[in-house]
Amino acid sequence: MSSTAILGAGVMGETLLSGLVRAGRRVDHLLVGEKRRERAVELEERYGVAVVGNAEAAARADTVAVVVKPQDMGDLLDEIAPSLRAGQLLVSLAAGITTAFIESRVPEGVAVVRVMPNTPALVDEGMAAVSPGSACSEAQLAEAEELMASVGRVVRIPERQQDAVTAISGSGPAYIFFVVESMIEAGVHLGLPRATASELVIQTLVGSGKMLRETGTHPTVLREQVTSPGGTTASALRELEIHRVRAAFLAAMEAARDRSRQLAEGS
Ligand SMILES: NC(=O)C1=CN([C@@H]2O[C@H](COP(=O)(O)OP(=O)(O)OC[C@H]3O[C@@H](n4cnc5c(N)ncnc54)[C@H](O)[C@@H]3O)[C@@H](O)[C@H]2O)C=CC1
Ligand SMILES: O=C(O)[C@@H]1CCC=N1
Repeated sequence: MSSTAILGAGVMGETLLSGLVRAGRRVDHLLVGEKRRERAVELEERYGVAVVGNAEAAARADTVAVVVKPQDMGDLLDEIAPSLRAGQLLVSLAAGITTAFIESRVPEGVAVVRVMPNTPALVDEGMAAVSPGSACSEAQLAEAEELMASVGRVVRIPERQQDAVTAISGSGPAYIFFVVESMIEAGVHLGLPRATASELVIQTLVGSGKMLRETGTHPTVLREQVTSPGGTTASALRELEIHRVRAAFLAAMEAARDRSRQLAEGS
């Protein structure tokens, strides 16, 4: 079986690591590179995984997943480049960073795949979008897809769509949690105990998500089914329109897309 190295084991690196372990990947086929010593010790204790230097991990693994902040990517690639060889697969999970940027810093023949994952991967409900670089074979792209499929769904997209995907599904969980927080606070304002408000909102979210997935019905139709003429929902939705919530979502996601583009330029 092939070995995988995860370089950078913060929120997303650990999410991938834990998913691979849950999916039955043998721990002795996994390697981690992590700069913070206390974090490295934590991961060794939690998963029994070997945490080694980045260069060693990159040299020993068939697939190298780089999961550091976009701003740290240049230094990390410069550090591991001498250890990489043609034929290896390098999977980047960093927002904004292009395959062309990575290819310019690693040896020729290293196959690069750009991935935008999201944190629900922690519960095997992730959404990942993958795009191949210029030296990536179909088999190597399939391998990257398989890596991400161990923690959720995967779609293939042209790389030019990656900044938009980052704005929608990469950052998406944060918008949903923001809505959940807002609804719980509203429930508390309306006099509900916090625990009751939390349970009501979370189950409403999970139930609505399940309905979208399982019925395949368009969200507009599902919303209309809840909106009785002259009823409570119509009153609430009118307020959301008055407060320009739909426009705010559009502006927010355009800002996220633009920020992803800026990260590619190193700012
Ligand atoms: N958190 C999220 O929801 C998502 C994050 N991403 C991407 O994943 C990447 C990582 O993000 P997070 O996990 O949230 O950040 P994080 O800050 O939690 O984790 C980054 C980890 O990399 C380590 N690190 C930094 N430089 C290193 C080096 N040279 N060698 C080894 N380890 C090093 C840090 O100590 C830290 O543990 C980013 O590029 C981000 O754009 C993508 C989609 C979603
Ligand atoms: O906020 C960020 O930059 C990262 C990328 C997508 C989600 N988190």
